[in-house]
Amino acid sequence: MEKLLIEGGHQLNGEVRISGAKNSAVALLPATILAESEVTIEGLPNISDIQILKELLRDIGGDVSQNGDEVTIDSSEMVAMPLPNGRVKKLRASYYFMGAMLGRFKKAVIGLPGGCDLGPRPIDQHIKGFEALGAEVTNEQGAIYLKADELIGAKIYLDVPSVGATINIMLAAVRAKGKTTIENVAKEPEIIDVATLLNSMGANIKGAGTDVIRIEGVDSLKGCQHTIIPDRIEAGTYTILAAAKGEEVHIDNVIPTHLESLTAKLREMGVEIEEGTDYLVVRGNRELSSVDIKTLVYPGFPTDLQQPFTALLTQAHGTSIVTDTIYQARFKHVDELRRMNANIKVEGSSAVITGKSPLEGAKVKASDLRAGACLVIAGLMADGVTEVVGINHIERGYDGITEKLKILGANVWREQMTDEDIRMFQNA
Ligand SMILES: CC(=O)N[C@H]1[C@@H](OP(=O)(O)OP(=O)(O)OC[C@H]2O[C@@H](n3ccc(=O)[nH]c3=O)[C@H](O)[C@@H]2O)O[C@H](CO)[C@@H](O)[C@@H]1O
Ligand SMILES: C=C(OP(=O)(O)O)C(=O)O
Repeated sequence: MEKLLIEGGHQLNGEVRISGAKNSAVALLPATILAESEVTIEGLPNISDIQILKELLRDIGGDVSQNGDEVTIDSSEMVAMPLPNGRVKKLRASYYFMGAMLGRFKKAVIGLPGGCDLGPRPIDQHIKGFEALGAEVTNEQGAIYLKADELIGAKIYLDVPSVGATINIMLAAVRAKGKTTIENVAKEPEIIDVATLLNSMGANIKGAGTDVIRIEGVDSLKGCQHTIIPDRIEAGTYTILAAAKGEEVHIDNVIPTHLESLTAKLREMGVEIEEGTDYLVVRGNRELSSVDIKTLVYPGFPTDLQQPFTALLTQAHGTSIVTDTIYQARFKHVDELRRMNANIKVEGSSAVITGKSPLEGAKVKASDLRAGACLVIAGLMADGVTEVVGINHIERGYDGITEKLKILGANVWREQMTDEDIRMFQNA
């Protein structure tokens, strides 16, 4: 296993290209199960979540081929093979096999999903939706069993606007008989992207991106070609690190409206950001003012950028308060930032950051994907060398991060972990 080393203090300049969106890609791949023929998806990110999903599609008989960032899935020979723990546990999005397999085969057996450890991550709303469509759902020894004689359209109201539940119910409902209405749904851009793919496959989904999604079920779906949207969280991460250390950084392949909650906050802090049709230019590296943020469902400030943004706030003058209303325990990065001399304390579901604290390089552990991104940004701002262990988490969601940082002028490299690193990785 490797660790990532970052020598702080270097100014960043140049262009970075954003990859396809992880949280779209991880739903688009399972959605291809419904096509019963060939679907090609262009622009997939090269991240470990995608590698695992391709394996899972092969496990159920899919023919998956890759050409650069384009993947073609022929789902005609797929069968409703049980997918126990193992691969399924390695990521969150394996839960989309429930909705897609239920839609196509009217049955599925799938282990409980993994993903970032952010505190409790229930899937009760997914199950409520499947049951409303007529499925019988049981949980036996850590696996979810789903079956239905037929799926019948229903009216479903989500107690919380969950991204995963919205997409999962959509995946099953496109093959239900009659009309389904899902109310209080999540409005994230990735949901629109999945609805776009399903509609290209012949589904009839209206309202994705609003509070209410209406679906008219169809008898079959067909193959198509789809280009994925850019990853707004990867783009947001590079925007934050450009605000920290960038003289002039061009971030290409971006939909600027997807990032408005972030760019508005950065401007409040004193960062100069220019928006083009599909790019941002960030001029950072200046005195920053403190700000407060509260994570909310889209279009509010994304929880997935809370941890990277917290690293930047250590360099702002004054006190900032970061409140996570989506995952109230998403603060495992705070102890690691403190090892680097940050002045932060956690109070309930908030982190209180007092700046500006000069950061010092240290050996730190990425406990989850965005904690990893947070520590990379902190390392770029720190004096000396920061060693980040646990980069398997970072590889779940950041395509070619070492190479992209090097292109911008960062001094980053990988080394094999020592025995001491491995102990830290296992115990911390
Ligand atoms: C693969 C993927 O797309 N992951 C994203 C997805 O995760 P995920 O789909 O797991 O997140 P949800 O939108 O479902 O969760 C939002 C909130 O709803 C709660 N909840 C969710 C489902 C449920 O059945 N019951 C329930 O109570 C959760 O505990 C959380 O507090 O959205 C999160 C919130 O934007 C992001 O951080 C993740 O990056
Ligand atoms: C929490 C995240 O991912 P997942 O839901 O896949 O664990 C994330 O992308 O920040």
